[in-house]
Amino acid sequence: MKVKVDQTSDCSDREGYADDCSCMTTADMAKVTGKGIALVSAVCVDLSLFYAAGLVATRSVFGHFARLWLHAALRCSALSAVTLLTLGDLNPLLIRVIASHSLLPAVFETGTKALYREETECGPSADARCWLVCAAASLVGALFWEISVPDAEDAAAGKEKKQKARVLFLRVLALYKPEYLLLLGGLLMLTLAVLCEMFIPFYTGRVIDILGTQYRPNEFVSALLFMGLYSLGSSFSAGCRGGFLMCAISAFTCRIKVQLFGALTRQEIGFFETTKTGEITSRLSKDTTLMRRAVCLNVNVLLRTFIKTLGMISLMMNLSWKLTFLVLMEVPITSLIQNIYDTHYQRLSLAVHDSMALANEVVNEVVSSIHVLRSFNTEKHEARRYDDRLMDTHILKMRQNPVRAVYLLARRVRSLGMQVVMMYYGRLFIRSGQMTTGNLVSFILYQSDLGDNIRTLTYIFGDMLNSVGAAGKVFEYLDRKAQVSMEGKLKPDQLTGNVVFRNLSFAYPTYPDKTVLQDFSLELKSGQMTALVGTSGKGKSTCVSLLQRFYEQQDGEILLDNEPLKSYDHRFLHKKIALVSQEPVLFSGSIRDNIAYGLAECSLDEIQEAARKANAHDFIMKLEKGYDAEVGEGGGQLSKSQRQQIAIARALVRQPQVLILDEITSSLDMTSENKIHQALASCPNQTLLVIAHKLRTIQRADQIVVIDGGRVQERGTHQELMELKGSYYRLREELFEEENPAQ
Ligand SMILES: Nc1ncnc2c1ncn2[C@@H]1O[C@H](COP(=O)(O)OP(=O)(O)OP(=O)(O)O)[C@@H](O)[C@H]1O
Repeated sequence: MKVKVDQTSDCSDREGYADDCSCMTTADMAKVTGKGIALVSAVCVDLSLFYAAGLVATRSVFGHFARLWLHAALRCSALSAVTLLTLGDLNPLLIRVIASHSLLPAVFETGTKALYREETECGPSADARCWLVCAAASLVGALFWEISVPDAEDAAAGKEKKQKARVLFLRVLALYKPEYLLLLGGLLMLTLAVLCEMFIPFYTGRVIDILGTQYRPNEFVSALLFMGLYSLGSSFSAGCRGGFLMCAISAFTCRIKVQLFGALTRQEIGFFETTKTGEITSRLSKDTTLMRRAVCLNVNVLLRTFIKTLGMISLMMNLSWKLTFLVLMEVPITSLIQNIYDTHYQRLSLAVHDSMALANEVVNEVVSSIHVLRSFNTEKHEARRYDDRLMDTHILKMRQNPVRAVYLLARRVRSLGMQVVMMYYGRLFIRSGQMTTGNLVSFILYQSDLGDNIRTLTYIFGDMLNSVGAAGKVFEYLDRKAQVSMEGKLKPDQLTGNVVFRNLSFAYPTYPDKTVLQDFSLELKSGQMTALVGTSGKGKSTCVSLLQRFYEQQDGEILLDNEPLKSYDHRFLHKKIALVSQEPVLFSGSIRDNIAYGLAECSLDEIQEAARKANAHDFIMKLEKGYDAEVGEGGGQLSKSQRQQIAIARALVRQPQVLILDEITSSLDMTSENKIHQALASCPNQTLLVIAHKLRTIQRADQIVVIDGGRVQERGTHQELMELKGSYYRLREELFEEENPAQ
């Protein structure tokens, strides 16, 4: 003991040295020895109890089954106690092995006696072969469980995961509520189809038997009739099942996509800046598709296969129970092969999918920026880039082939081996009169289906976990609460449009450590025009974004008519505060749709009046279809200044109390700009916030605010700031695009 303690301390003292290896080996050795002792003691105790069961004394004291089950319980407790004493704890794997190993003889004996009134070797006269078979079966069973249910290793985490999968599955099921009737219809039809399908091989065997013996026309016709009826019933029910379930799936997908889309559009702008577009679209397309499979397709296939498998096994048992047990011995092998293959193949398929998405991304990028491509003459470079991406996909696909080849080989060997064994025993049973040729034919037909069913069950189990995982991702977005709340309720009848920024501090969510606005205070008086000026990157557009509630400030508040901005109703607020941004975005549709965007009731007169104010009416009327003319994707059929004018009309039609113009004049000619300013001047009570680089625009402002270092540096009229000879005066040359000869 002393030596051990010394070694441990020595080991920690010499951390990082080569001698550590010898310390590890000693610890490992101790572990292995402990496990060896545990195994030997368990085997000794178990074998003694196993043989003790065969003693006449115990048999005479208890009844047959009571003795069997008492013995099983005794073995189970003794093995658990020995393991606890030698290893210190019982993990789930050991519990499974001990329980199945101890209970198997009793279960097997009771089952055989109950069903076939026969006794087995595992019964009263227990022998070593039975012990070995039970030990091997429980070990194979435990191994199968470990591989097909991978959570078992980490019991706590595994439980949590399974719990989550179960909760997610139930949530998906609850979302299917409006389609419950369709689902019920589908499940009924599914059961009918499976039941009918199961009897077809049975009647095939009967027909062969009738043909092989003395021909009895009545029996032959009735067998054929039943075969036809069952085939017809199965096809009809399968068709109805497909119809019902597809309807349910289609309705569910539509609903869930709309819900998810709604949830996404309610998220704050920061969310879209931190989440990749590909991820969002993948949630909408791939994950919702996978999610719908969780209930409808997977449960459909799972139930169908499960019912079919159970039915087949019972029919096979009727034909020959011995041959059935023989066939069932291959179940764990089939499942293992399928599980290993599915895991590998799915991983490779995902990689292929991702690499194809990357290749498509190149195409998207090139198509959307074809002008840049042409002007920089990078056609060949982009073609090479696309070729490289396709090559990656090709290499991954090539790696899929050997995996599939090995899998097919293993499957073939297993199935041929089983067929040979089955034929051999089938012949023996026919010779000994235990089954007929027709029975064997039916049996072979069932057996080939059974293998397929086991593979399907294994695959579907994994696929179901996948689809539930996808549902988890969808729910993550559905449950996400936007960090910029839209729950305000305030909708006053009168609004003066007085805006106050009070001690604001703000950093963008993507760069939380970089403060853009620091203790920023400013008042935008109702009916006045305020111009924000400052060199590039000083925070002018950030003020606008905060006023639009694109982001939530970390400190301070923004007040509109003395009420915090967030307490206003979302719809109301965005009707009262309108923004025309530097790069106007139009949606494909008519000019009329674009101007009335987001307004449910908006007459053509209102639209035309707004267009007149924005100086857009004349050019619109010159278009062939006038206000019904299409603007094209992103407004591509209009010039930049026309797009800008439509965007201004879109803001003005709302008759906003606060209007924000973010560098709109950069793409407007002087006449348009003058007309727009005249129009804006005709709304004397409107609060106007302007960001501009043109001196003549800024000069018009009632208040010019110079922003620097995230704070207001100077504030006043053009005249006042020029006389002050401060930042505004110094930055004049740098900031403004036109010299004013008067200054
Ligand atoms: N979405 C964003 N995420 C992270 N940082 C941003 C984001 N938008 C702007 N910034 C940063 O915030 C700072 C202020 O940017 P802002 O666009 O408000 O400046 P600006 O004064 O309007 O500049 P410009 O006159 O060039 O439009 C800059 O340093 C910029 O890099």
